[in-house]
Formats: sequence, structure tokens, C-alpha cells
Amino acid sequence: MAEQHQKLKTTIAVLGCGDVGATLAYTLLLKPICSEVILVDPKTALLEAQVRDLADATYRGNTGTKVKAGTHKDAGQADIIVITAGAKQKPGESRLSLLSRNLHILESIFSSMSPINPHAVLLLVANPVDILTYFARELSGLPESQVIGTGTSLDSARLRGKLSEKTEVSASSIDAYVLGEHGDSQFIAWSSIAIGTTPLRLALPESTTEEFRKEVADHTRGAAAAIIASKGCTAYGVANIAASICKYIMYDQRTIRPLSFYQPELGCCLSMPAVIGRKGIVRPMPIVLNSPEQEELEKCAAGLRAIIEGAEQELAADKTLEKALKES
Ligand SMILES: NC(=O)C1=CN([C@@H]2O[C@H](COP(=O)(O)OP(=O)(O)OC[C@H]3O[C@@H](n4cnc5c(N)ncnc54)[C@H](O)[C@@H]3O)[C@@H](O)[C@H]2O)C=CC1
Ligand SMILES: CC(=O)C(=O)O
Repeated sequence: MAEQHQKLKTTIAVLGCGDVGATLAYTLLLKPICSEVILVDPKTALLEAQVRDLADATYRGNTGTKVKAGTHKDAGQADIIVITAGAKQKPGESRLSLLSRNLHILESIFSSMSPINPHAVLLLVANPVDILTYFARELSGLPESQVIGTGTSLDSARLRGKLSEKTEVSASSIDAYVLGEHGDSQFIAWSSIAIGTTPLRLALPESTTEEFRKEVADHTRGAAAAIIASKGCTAYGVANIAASICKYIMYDQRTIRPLSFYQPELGCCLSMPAVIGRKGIVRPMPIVLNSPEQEELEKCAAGLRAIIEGAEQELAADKTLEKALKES
């Protein structure tokens, strides 16, 4: 019986229980996606308080999901490991400015979690998410398909929200993708946007003007900075998206979303549409880009590759210094 129970148990570990991690844990408790949510954070007082506060939300009308505090080792055995651990942008700061701090946190997480459940799917949320997804793939030793970042899913949701305002059609009836970096070099795949089954250019002729496209792209690209300027963080949007991705994985739902994953032909992780299921990326879903969009994609990948190279050099220099200090 105990063994049968063990097999039915499904666990999602959330690393980092700050604004994003706690909001994600709350969202997971409200959806019956897994039997247990494990929270991990080195700030032990915060961790205990978050677990108690979240547990209070489970005692009435409970979905059956339990929440508890755990260690990095416990997290390493979960079915899905979500990494929200890391510094966040201050008003006016870019996501890329977090790289050095968050890469060191990522390294320390993998050295404390090892060995990782070989069937786990790793979901990166911390920023800069595309670069961290690239390094998580190397540090975790998991197959590429099992290491994904939330990428431009959030930007795409923001885009659909804006287009919903413009077309007066529900966002859920709009197919529109932001692709590339979850950051300043992201781009909108305008040529494939559909309102229901109607191409955007037919549904809304003004959408082909430079002015319209600039307004929508600026809104989408600038959304995080605008929210952070007033409340210091963004949390609800990404928590909802991360919880939905967990559901697609747990239920092997085969949903198509733009997610950050390794693109062998581009040499980096960035967002392209993919089918998501129990093993993570089931397969990339090809998208037809016109030539300006293809150029944007290549420019975006070149920028990310340059950042990865710089980070690799920094990590190598750190290792050399560490070794020299140990030997002295
Ligand atoms: N990808 C996306 O669309 C979004 C990404 N983010 C990113 O998510 C990250 C977290 O944001 P917030 O929760 O607002 O930050 P926060 O500062 O409120 O929480 C971060 C938590 O991570 C914890 N932490 C640090 N080292 C850790 C370790 N080794 N193991 C476990 N936990 C550790 C900290 O103690 C802290 O409690 C940031 O990098 C932020 O930029 C935020 C919103 C959207
Ligand atoms: C913070 C961040 O990456 C976002 O809200 O898009």
C-alpha cells in the first residue's frame, strides 16, 4: 500500500520562495496538479512563514495538494523542479544585469541538488531566463528536452492582451507569439498572428502600419519594467504561466507554447513554439517566419551567444581563482 501511494505521489519543487516562488506555490495549491509542493529557500524564517501561510490556504476546500519546506536534495527528486531562486531587477535595471549573481546561485543549486531525478523536468523562471536555461542544461546533466525556460510565454500573453484590446476579441481566441529572448531583443512573429482563423492583417488592416506595430511591441517589451517601477516585482503573470506549464507536463497535455529551449542550429536557448508534455519538450513546432522576422531571430541568437561566451569566460576565471586560492 505504502509503495502504491509512493508511486501515485507527484511532486513539484519550487526553489526560491520570494514573490514569484510563493505566488507560484499558491497557484499550484489552487489547481489539483500534483500531490505535494516542496518549497526551498536559504532564508529559513521566510521559508517557514511562507509554508505556514500557504498551508492555511489548504485547510478549507482543499484540492488535495500539500505544501512543505524541503532541502535542495529533496527538490532534486521532484517530478518538476522550478527555479525562481535569484535576484530580481530593481527599477531601471535590465534582466541581463542579474546574470552574474544568478548564475552563481544556479551553480550552487545544482551542486546541492545532485544527483537529480533523471526523469525530472527543470523549469527555469529566474532571469535572465534564456541564459540560465542554457547553463542549467549543462549543469543538470539532464537531456535537453527536459530543461526549459518560461521564455516569451509571458510576453506572448501580454501581446495577446494588447491585441485583445485592439480587436475587441477575447485574448483566448488570439494566436500570437513573441519569440526569441525574454528580454530586449525579443520580436513579434507578426506574419503568423491570427484572430480566430483570420490573419491579423485582414482582421485589423491598421495592424500593418509601423505606428501600430511599434506601439504594440513597445507595450509588450516594456511591460515588466513598467510594473516593476511601481510595485518592485512582477509575480502573478509568470506564476500563472509556470503553473500552466507544470500542468501541461504533469498531464502530458501536448500543448503548444513559446518556451525557451536549446536551439542546436542557433547555439543558444531562446523561445520558439514547442509541444510540451510529460518529458518536457516533446518536439519543436516549426513556424514560418518572413525574412525580417528571420533576421530578428538570427540577431537575437547572436546577441545571446555573445553573452553566453562572456559568462563562460567569467566562470572559467572564477574556477582558476578558486583553484589558486585552494593551493595557496
Ligand atoms: N521569467 C519571467 O518571466 C520572470 C522572471 N522573474 C525572475 O524570477 C526571479 C525571482 O523573482 P522574485 O521572486 O521576485 O525575487 P525575490 O527576491 O522575491 O525571491 C527570490 C528568492 O530566491 C531565494 N534564493 C536565493 N538563493 C537561493 C538558493 N540557492 N536556493 C533557493 N532559493 C534561493 C532568495 O532567498 C529569495 O527568497 C528573479 O530573477 C526575477 O527576475 C520574475 C518575474 C517574471
Ligand atoms: C520580470 C520579468 O522578467 C517579467 O515580468 O517579464
